Amino acid sequence: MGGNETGESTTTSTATATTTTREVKYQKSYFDVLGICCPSEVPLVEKILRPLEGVQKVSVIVPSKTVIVVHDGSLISPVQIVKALNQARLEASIRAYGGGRIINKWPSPYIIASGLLLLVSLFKRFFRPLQWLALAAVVVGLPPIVLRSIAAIRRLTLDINILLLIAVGGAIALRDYSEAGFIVFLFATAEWLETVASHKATAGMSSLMSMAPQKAVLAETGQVVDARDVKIDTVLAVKAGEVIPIDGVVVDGRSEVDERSLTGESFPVAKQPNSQVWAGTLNINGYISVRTTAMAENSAVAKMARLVEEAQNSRSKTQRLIDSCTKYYTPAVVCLAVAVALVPLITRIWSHKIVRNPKGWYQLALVLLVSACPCALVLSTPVATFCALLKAARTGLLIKGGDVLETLAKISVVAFDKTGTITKGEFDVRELRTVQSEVSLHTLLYWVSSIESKSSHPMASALVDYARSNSVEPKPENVAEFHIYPGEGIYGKIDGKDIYVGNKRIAARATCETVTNMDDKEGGVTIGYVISDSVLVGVFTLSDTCRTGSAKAINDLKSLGIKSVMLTGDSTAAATHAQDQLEQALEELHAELLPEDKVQIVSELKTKEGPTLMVGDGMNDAPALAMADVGISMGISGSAVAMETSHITLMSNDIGKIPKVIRLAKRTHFKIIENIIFSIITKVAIVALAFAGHPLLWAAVLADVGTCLLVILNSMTLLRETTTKGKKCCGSSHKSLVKRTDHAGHCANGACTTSSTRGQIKTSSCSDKHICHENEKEEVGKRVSHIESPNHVHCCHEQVKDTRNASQENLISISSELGHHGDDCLHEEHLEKHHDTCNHVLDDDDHDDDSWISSKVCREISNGCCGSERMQCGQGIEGYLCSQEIKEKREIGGCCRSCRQDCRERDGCCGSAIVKLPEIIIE
Ligand SMILES: Nc1ncnc2c1ncn2[C@@H]1O[C@H](COP(=O)(O)OP(=O)(O)OP(=O)(O)O)[C@@H](O)[C@H]1O
Ligand SMILES: [Zn+2]
Repeated sequence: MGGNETGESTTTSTATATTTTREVKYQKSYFDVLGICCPSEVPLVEKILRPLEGVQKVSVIVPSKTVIVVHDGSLISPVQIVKALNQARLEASIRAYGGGRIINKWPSPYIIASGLLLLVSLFKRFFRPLQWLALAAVVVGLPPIVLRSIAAIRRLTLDINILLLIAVGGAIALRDYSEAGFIVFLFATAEWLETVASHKATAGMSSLMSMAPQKAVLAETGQVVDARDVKIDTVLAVKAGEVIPIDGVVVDGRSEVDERSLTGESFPVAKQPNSQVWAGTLNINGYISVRTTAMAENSAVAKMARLVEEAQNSRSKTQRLIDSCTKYYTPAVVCLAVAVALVPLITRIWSHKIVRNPKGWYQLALVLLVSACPCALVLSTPVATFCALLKAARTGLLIKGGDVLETLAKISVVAFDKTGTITKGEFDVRELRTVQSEVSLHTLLYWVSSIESKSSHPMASALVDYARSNSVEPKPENVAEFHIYPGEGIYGKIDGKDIYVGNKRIAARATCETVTNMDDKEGGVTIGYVISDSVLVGVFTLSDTCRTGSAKAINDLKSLGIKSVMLTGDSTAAATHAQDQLEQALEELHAELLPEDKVQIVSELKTKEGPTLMVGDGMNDAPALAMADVGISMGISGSAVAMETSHITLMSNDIGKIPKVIRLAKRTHFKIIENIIFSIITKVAIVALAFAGHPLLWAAVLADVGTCLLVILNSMTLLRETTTKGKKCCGSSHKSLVKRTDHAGHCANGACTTSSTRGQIKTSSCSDKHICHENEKEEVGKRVSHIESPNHVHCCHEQVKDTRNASQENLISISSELGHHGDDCLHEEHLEKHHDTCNHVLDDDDHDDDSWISSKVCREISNGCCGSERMQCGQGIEGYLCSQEIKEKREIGGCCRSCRQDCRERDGCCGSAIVKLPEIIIE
């Protein structure tokens, strides 16, 4: 292939991610290696790097042309690794942290020259000597191939470059100059196209990585520093419109943050002091100062990007099968080619006859030789998997490997945990009373809240809040002993008293006699008991509501032929209550389970029903998650243990994504099969054609590299497709403008003219306000009218996706900061006129945003606490247009705002009653 030397321009020695602590000096460096075009280069890379001193581990990810090296930084620097790779002409460069890769938009001059020469040589019919130009085309295009072949030969590996070189040599020996020229040109072009395509596929990856800006502003001094140099516990300033550079906790200020990059959900989440914020998320409208809780390279978003890439290392079953087959395929075909080439010679020696068409045999041998490269087949699985993992990551699902995806496609039953999964896990204390006259309510609240503040169970925070609202301040420091009884409750020693808080089971444990069963008195509530020194002193009741998307998710699973069951540690009454809210969507309920019971049931489901998926959030669910064929843990807010043991992490708490990811897995499975069939058929066809007397060398090369290309392109369709049909009903135009500007004020002053006019905004308007309801999305999808928008709207809304340019510093200006909202904002206007119009903005050239645009408003309208209120007050969906307007609209409408304030305590708010504020740092 032609040189893509520009890839080397990002060379800086600091561009590595140090993953280990000081004592262990191993670091992990990422390299873009453009020279990896075919899996046959993997052993080459390994052979080059493994022997180097200080290199501990090498992993090669073919689809993204990435090499990850774990090495001892003091023994070998990333620059030295790049040098070693480049000696073999692998066109390596260090990937800058957060930086996107630079790629040639145009083929190299060699390819163009080679193509032109070849074209002219086609006129040889009119002027004989022109045939030599084909030879010139070979000479021009061959050098990179020769150099890589030499590198491969030196390391005793047989790769496509060598095979191709032999084929070219053979063609020239047979005086097929045009053929030789064609092979070289085709090969170089296809490889270049492949690079471009795979770059497109990985662009999403680098956009994940580059979501977090590389600069951070110190709150104290206002000094701008490199994000990589920021230590843990540094306080940073994040202004409105800026992307948060590093994970941390808000210490001052209030704001709304768009966490789309992490959760795939783009509605604003309210942040106040003590809220966790994540690198790569966008501070929409307030000034906050953030105390960092991680190093930049260990931020959740960086981990996420790495996880997706490293997921590639865990090969799926199909991939292992293919790899082991191809191990024999290449040598076998090469041997066959040699045998065929020897046929004329052998017949002459043995039977003293001259074969009639020796050239035919040689050509056949060459075709076989070229066909010996199994690259398309080898790529068929990893590329599709890669695209699927990336797609999933963008929608807020972290999948830990291709294997998981493969199993996911076969799932036949889904087991849901109840609290925090099907339900919100946000309990309301209905009642809390004492049952002993000698214990006052105040004392009871003091005991319960002090002990509960040591627990992370969702009920705990509700009880603590309840105590506070009754002006009782918990004193966890007075709790001398503390113990958790999984599935039962908790125990603590406070002021010399043994206090147990929990369900019937813990009551039995504490009093040695069963408490009166009160479960049926009130429907659907969870009853809790407080026992002090073996005496029942208090009773409380808690209620929880189902997540808004739960019923739909379960019904979607049903339509996929998947059974849903509930496994809960909570009471039967609470379980049935949830089932009622879901309108009996679940097929089985299992209540009052201990963690080990959940494991037991999951294993039974596995044998009875087939591949089982378990969804859970709590620490108690971890064993069951591990037991299931696929375990999904809920949210960044879920327990860290659950996240660790699960195969998939749902970054947001939207379980509606579960049927979607299963669909994605099924589609991926289908794509892989397509890819495999396609690559086998083309190879077989070419070889069969050759045996049938038409040995077309150029076709063989085309079949090789061309199929690789098609396999990549076919897999990439996974990135484009939205997860549900008709999803693009309505979205908001609240989009940010990522620009590479040196002054933030630039845009804020309305001088936002530099943004590109790429892409047009299509507005789909639906006249009926109810049309946006989830169920009617499809219908809306059909009513899309395209309106060309004026340029300034781009200024408002278009996100410039050119991440390459945004590498220095990601400055994000919000449309509302432009100072001319109402008038210049097409959508705004649009909505003023039609109160209940669905507004929809689509980029025509980008993939990134399909899903997030659509989800927001639809969700709000149909689900969120705000949504309904808003509809009632006739506000439609306008609240989410330009971010500044959100506030204004709320001021006017009132309903939203108050609603938001209601939710503020526990919730991201409003639209997102669904998104809980993350509480646990992924570590
Ligand atoms: N910290 C606690 N305070 C009070 N009660 C508790 C506490 N922890 C557990 N319990 C009691 O134990 C029961 C079982 O808890 P467990 O954590 O196993 O399940 P869960 O979270 O309620 O439900 P699910 O299994 O659906 O997540 C709870 O329903 C509750 O009654
Ligand atoms: Zn190949």
